[in-house]
Amino acid sequence: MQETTISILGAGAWGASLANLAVANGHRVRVWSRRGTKTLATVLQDADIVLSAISMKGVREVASQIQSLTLSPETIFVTATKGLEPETIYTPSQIWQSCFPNNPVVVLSGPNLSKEIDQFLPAATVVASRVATAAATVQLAFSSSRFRVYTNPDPVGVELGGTLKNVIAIASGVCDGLRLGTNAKAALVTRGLTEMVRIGNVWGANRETFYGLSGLGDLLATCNSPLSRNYQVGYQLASGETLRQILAKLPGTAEGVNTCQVLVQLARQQNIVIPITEQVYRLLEGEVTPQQALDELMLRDIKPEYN
Ligand SMILES: NC(=O)C1=CN([C@@H]2O[C@H](COP(=O)(O)OP(=O)(O)OC[C@H]3O[C@@H](n4cnc5c(N)ncnc54)[C@H](O)[C@@H]3O)[C@@H](O)[C@H]2O)C=CC1
Ligand SMILES: O=C(CO)COP(=O)(O)O
Repeated sequence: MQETTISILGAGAWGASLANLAVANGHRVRVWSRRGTKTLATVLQDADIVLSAISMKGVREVASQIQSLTLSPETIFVTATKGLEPETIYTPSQIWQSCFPNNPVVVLSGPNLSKEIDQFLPAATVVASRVATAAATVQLAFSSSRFRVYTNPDPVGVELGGTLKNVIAIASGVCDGLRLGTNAKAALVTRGLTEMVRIGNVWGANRETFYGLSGLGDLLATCNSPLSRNYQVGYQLASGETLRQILAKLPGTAEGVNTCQVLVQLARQQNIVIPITEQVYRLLEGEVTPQQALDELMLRDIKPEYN
């Protein structure tokens, strides 16, 4: 495999896992963390690939800092963040592309719980870009016998799959925490996917993308695993803890909490029907109990499955 220089931004759980995958493939890997001693200029020098695994709240700030550096237009930006910017409703790839209009931007997203990847368990993911050659370069750089990487031409669809499922993962945690059973969980996840497709329409995402690894695949992983921080938020809410208590002890970032707020704001402006997300929002805001949220969902007006 051709040796590539890969700069990873963010040394949290996901940044560290992706750095390990790149090192294992024999690349030159440099990691930047806001708490580290290395400057962005040092870490990004001569990078072929700059991969961001920064939490949503830090993406704009770091992208703006990098704008003052001189980078080759061939440097590929890869974003692995799963969130939405509240002020602009931009996805992370839209932020990177707006800051670096002349560079290719690739989204990396899939059912990738970092703890499992750190245990060398096999996983698959998707790299998506409007620049097919850039996606192919990233595919080659990260593919291995334990990490199977597919390409996709719909970056925003791939990115939204990973972002929107976090809200449904919170709901799934509540479902399991309340011991509602397998039928309820199947209904929740399936109707959650319907909401994801509806929201994806706003961005012009390809519906089919949501039925792939980055949509349904990530939805299944996150809604069924106690390793998911978003699932944990829901599970612990069901046991009566407050959001503040849960977030205070949560290891790492649960992006679904902020994503949910952004989505409800968007849905109310644009009349998008997303009842599960709406109930997760009310639960996070302390406006309803888990049981009340369930009752509200079950007693909505009856309707056809598709419309
Ligand atoms: N952990 C996982 O299994 C996966 C996480 N992701 C996504 O990757 C992103 C990061 O997740 P984790 O690594 O798990 O979170 P984490 O909480 O472990 O790490 C977050 C990283 O972002 C950095 N950061 C936060 N705010 C910053 C700012 N203002 N400026 C600079 N850096 C800042 C932190 O210093 C840290 O390095 C999230 O969007 C998450 O949804 C995606 C796939 C898998
Ligand atoms: O996105 C993830 C797995 O694909 C990680 O999920 P959590 O952020 O909920 O831990």
